[in-house]
Amino acid sequence: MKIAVVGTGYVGLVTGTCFAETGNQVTCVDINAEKVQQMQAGKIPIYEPGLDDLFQRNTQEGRLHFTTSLKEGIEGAKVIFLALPTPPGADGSADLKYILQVANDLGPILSDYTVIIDKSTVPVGTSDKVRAAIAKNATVDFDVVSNPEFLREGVAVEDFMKPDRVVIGTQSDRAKDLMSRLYAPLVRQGNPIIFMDERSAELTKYAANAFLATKITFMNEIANLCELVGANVDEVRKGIGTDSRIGKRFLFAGIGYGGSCFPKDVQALAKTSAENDYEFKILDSVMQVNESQKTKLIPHLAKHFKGDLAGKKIAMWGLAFKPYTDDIREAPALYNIDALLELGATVSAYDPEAMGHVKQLMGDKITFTKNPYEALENADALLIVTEWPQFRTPDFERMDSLLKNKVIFDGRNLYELNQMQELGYTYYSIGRQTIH
Ligand SMILES: NC(=O)c1ccc[n+]([C@@H]2O[C@H](COP(=O)([O-])OP(=O)(O)OC[C@H]3O[C@@H](n4cnc5c(N)ncnc54)[C@H](O)[C@@H]3O)[C@@H](O)[C@H]2O)c1
Ligand SMILES: O=c1ccn([C@@H]2O[C@H](COP(=O)(O)OP(=O)(O)O[C@H]3O[C@H](CO)[C@@H](O)[C@H](O)[C@H]3O)[C@@H](O)[C@H]2O)c(=O)[nH]1
Repeated sequence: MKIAVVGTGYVGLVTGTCFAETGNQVTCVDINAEKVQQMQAGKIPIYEPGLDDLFQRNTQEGRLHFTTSLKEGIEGAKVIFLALPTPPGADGSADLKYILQVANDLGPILSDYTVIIDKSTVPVGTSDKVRAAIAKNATVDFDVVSNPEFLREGVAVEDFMKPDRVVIGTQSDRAKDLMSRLYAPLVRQGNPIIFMDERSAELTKYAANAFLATKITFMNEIANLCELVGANVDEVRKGIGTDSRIGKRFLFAGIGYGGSCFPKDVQALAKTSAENDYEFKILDSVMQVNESQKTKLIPHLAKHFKGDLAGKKIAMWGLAFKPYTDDIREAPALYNIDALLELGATVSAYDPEAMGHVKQLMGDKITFTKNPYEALENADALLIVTEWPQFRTPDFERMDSLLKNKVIFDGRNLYELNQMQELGYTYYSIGRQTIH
């Protein structure tokens, strides 16, 4: 099938590449000319494990193309995916300007029946707005379908190729048929395509993200309580996660959720609720708790250094909002850097993938190192922010020789308490007793 993908970011590029991999002819359209040039030259603009191999194969075999021209990109396409940004507007609601702009542009250039698919995360009712924007100038039949995306960054290719489910919101049999054919290779493992109306599909995406953000936040609150009552959140997690009604995943306490999705989507769902005169109380609490959770270790750090962080050098391991990505959108690291600099500390940071992006944002405000150990040289303490696997079993002897003090603040609970005790560290973590 010939398909077009408009917007070639994390979602668009993965969508386009994976559909090329299943044999379709795909053209990706992006307004960012530099990005398009880069992709035409065979280079992917994001770090996403496994994506490069598929990208190279499909571009070389002529199934995956890139252009800045919407008209050229959609020529002959039976389906057009919109994978455009929906950032929070000033009031917290999702800003639809990118989507509606492209919808407006599409109307006059559709030349045959086409299915236009909202893959972006969009508020309930957006498919009606997209339909109306296209209809203003369209001369052919078309359908607008809501097909939210559930991939996670870092495992995006795997999530896309083997989805737990595919949600498709449409009431058109013609669109259903096309979508079923397109997704058939991805749902062979028996995972379902779930058809529903457009509004339910749009809300399903927000409900999924808000539920997961709530699950994490609930565990963060349990962790905070654990610290007060002398319990260990990792034991509690195992204790409840084995109950199949609760499930093992997304129960890891830490210094809050970040990324380009949970923070903005929880906020947007709260906004949709408010617009409909419904006070979604849990969501307000989730946002509040997550806000303070992100810098939860800073007061411990300040207290450890007797209220005076001025001139202290803090080594930071991890900057990305989670491992296996270079994405720093809403990364807890950024909030911790700001808080530390505000208190007069200096920061020397290492991240395997995300340093370039932080450097672009912060310039020389902090220093970046070539490896995790260099960050520790003469540092007063180590703060762990992202759970990259290489931080899990470090060379503690080497660390001892570099750090000024044997003290670790661990926002991701990477180490066992007894191990830290044996190694003679002062060790602060989340939802567990401090080791002195
Ligand atoms: N990142 C994720 O993990 C993820 C997962 C599921 C859903 N989503 C949702 O998918 C949507 C896209 O997210 P993303 O992370 O891929 O965004 P992104 O910012 O990485 O990419 C968006 C791309 O769209 C391009 N663009 C902007 N305006 C354009 C236009 N008029 N024409 C063509 N291209 C244009 C930008 O240049 C950019 O390359 C959002 O609604 C997001 O909430 C994201
Ligand atoms: O037990 C956990 C799991 C995650 N997190 C944090 O939660 C955030 C989000 O993690 P994750 O969900 O793995 O990453 P995303 O790539 O943001 O993916 C989420 O957001 C996407 C965009 O909407 C959805 O498509 C995915 O289904 C949804 O998981 C990160 O800061 C994690 O550190 C925790 O603190 N504890």
